[in-house]
Amino acid sequence: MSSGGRGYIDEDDVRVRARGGSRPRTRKRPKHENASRGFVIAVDRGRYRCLVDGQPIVAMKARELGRGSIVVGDQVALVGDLSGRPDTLARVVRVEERRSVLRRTADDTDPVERIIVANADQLVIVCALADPQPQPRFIDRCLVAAYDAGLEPLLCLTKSDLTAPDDILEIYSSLDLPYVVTSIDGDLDEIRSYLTGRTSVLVGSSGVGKSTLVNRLLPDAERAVGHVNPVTGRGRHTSTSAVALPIDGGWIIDTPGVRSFGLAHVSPDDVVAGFPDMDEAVVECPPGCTHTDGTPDCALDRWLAEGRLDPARVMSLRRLLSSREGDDSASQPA
Ligand SMILES: Nc1nc2c(ncn2[C@@H]2O[C@H](COP(=O)(O)OP(=O)(O)OP(=O)(O)O)[C@@H](O)[C@H]2O)c(=O)[nH]1
Ligand SMILES: [Zn+2]
Repeated sequence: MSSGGRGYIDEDDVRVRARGGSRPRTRKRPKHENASRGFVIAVDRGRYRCLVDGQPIVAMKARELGRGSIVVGDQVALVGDLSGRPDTLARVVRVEERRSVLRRTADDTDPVERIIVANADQLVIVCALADPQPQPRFIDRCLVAAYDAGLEPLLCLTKSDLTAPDDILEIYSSLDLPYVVTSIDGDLDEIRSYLTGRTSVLVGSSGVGKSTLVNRLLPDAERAVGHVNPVTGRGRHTSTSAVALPIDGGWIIDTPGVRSFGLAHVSPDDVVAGFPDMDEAVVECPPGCTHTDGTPDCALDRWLAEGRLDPARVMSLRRLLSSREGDDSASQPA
């Protein structure tokens, strides 16, 4: 991560693909040259918990930031009371340019497209091998979200003491997907090596063993056990925001409220971006081709027939493409 040198950018530039609309620009904003740098580790009801020089402080958003979002993983500039004493509040005056954004589309439960986490490197898709049964559809949707966000996916298969991973690995064999297998008391060296030095977002359906995993990796974090809000220190109630926990020079970002991804914002070509071996084929597709099964004149079919593509790869791509469609909640058991 770079520090110093690079100037901060305006809030208007923060949204990586800003959608339409124009905002009135009046005068140049104050520069806040002496602002301190912070890293956002938790967000709760308009309060941002940030680390500044390793010390936690709580901040609010400066009015000049307008409606732009600040999310866990953001690098921010802070002014005001940085003492971190109880009942003090600093102000976030700038959000640094984001390296990546993990977002989800508006859906039934939330009418607004949201950025969930900024600046992550890796999406750890936690999936139980049994109890609950693995859900390839959920994994597929997470993969699409990861490819779209530019995060490297890591499949984490838990509860291998109950069932062997072979069947589920077979489904993903053509994707070269990195994976780790964990069990209730097996060692965690392998997953730890994937987490070291990187910012990893963990996602998983309820009951797959995500909390168990995080608590074993970070025994001091006491995640979920006390249900204490990391920002306010009070009970967690309905708060479902993400929180970043330090691990081996990196961060684990747990996302208790994110059980699935609305993917309507992801285009077919965003998904194809995860399949560089198809790049050349799809440029021969008609404009607006969805590349799914049965699409007229999709070049993937021609390339397949000519033996120029791996059928298993095309099948996987098409499965991921169709996972974007349909009811998001279907990927999540009640
Ligand atoms: N057999 C077995 N059980 C496990 C393993 N990991 C977790 N469990 C059990 O699975 C259940 C669910 O684990 P949690 O860690 O609470 O799952 P979670 O994904 O955090 O679920 P939520 O709390 O709903 O988000 C608990 O009873 C755990 O003891 C495992 O590797 N093997
Ligand atoms: Zn096509």
